[in-house]
Amino acid sequence: MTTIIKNGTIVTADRTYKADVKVENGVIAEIGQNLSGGEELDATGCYVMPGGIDPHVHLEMPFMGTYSSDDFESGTRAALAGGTTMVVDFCLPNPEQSLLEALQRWDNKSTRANCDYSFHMAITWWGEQVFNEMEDITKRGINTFKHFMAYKGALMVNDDEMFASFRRCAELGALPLVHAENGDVVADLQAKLLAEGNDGPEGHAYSRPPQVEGEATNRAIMIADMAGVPVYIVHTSCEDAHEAIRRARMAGKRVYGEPLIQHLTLDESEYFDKDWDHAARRVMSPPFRNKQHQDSLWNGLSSGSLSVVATDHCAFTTEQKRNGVGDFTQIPNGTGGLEDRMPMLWTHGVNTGRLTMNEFVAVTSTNIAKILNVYPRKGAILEGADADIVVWDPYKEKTISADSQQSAIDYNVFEGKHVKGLPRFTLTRGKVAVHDGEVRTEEGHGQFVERPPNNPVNTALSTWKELTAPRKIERTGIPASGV
Ligand SMILES: NC(=O)NCCC(=O)O
Ligand SMILES: [Zn+2]
Ligand SMILES: [Zn+2]
Repeated sequence: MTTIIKNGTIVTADRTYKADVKVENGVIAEIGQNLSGGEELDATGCYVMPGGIDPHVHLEMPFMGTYSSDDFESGTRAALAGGTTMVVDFCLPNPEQSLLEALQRWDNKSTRANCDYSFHMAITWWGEQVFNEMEDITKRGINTFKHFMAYKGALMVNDDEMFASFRRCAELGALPLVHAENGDVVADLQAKLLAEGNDGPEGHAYSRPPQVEGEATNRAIMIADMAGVPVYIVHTSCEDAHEAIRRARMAGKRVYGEPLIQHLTLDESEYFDKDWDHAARRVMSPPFRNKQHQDSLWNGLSSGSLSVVATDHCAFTTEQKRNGVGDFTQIPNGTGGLEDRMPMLWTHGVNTGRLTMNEFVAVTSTNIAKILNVYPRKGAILEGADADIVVWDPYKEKTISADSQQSAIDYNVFEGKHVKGLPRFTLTRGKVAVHDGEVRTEEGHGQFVERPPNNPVNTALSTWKELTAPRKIERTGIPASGV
């Protein structure tokens, strides 16, 4: 099956130029002028870009006594509708559960995916078995391990466990990911707020001020530095965390920060809405912040101190959110965003001049492909790369509405937002999944993407750490012991 994308302008992380793209057997076969010989997709007036990669989603996630409502079918359908062609979900072992056994469950769930996907493995407990199985997991093509510094009594790990796991990551050439919030402080603040009768959704935001994130981000970075491993901080939401990342990068540490489209475009006033449902639907961790924090995140993207824009798509229905009526700590944490990430970032980033088109491609696709060690198979418009492509129409507009979304939930946190810039076509390994705005996904088309360890950044850091490691001083003429 041959497809030619005709008359478009190719936009990659580092170049913008006019050319046609020939797709054969799921990969980019040729890039050139006046290509012909297959089904043609008209890209006149459009930008031909690498499909988005969302490295942070939770599909059918078991969490807070329920499951997030988008599964691998609806979640990846939403992704493709918005121009995202690969997602990375988090495999979460139960306490004491084998990592391999947990992975089997995630393998079963993901067979319905419409686009390619991969997994991060969460380290939810620590012991010899976990230490050993981390190697098996990397052999299965998973080179990232997630650590939660929050969710005390559930997913949270302590500093000693995190340090041990980070050191294991360093040995295996893997990358630790961190949810950086001080879980002990959050738990105390939650209890205090509830005791004072502050039980509404705004209590969620009050219990997770920027300081809990700034402190934990700095701690994770320093622990990673001592373990000799790069570190990736998920859902960076505030200046306090960004500042820690920026400072570390300036000091030569290998640290990545990942803001979410929600934190870039929605603010804390959502929690002060008089409508309980409105506020609760927006409960996620970390919570939305004020405009100063938003500016900091945008500046981080344009200056390069923040690397990736994700969604942390973890969608709960209104009914599920109502588990927390009378106690905000029981509101399932999470919001959706998979379908809206690319159009919202284009509208608020490229159309406003905060980002160039090339920066847009970098932060939605290419940077994370490199970090995950799948570049240039993913994240590139190059001959030989997978044909995960979005043909982006910068003039196509819509108003976001739950009524027309792919996600399974009954609302959208971006409801009523107007976006300009949408996919005309989305291709997932050559298959046209969005055709002139019409969704034509194929359940089960998605494949697991293996990600080898030993990213060049890991190797460089290990080399440097070995070169600069403390060494015993060999001495002659050591004086006799005083005893
Ligand atoms: N972010 C959030 O509130 N829910 C999903 C789980 C997580 O990433 O912390
Ligand atoms: Zn998190
Ligand atoms: Zn998450």
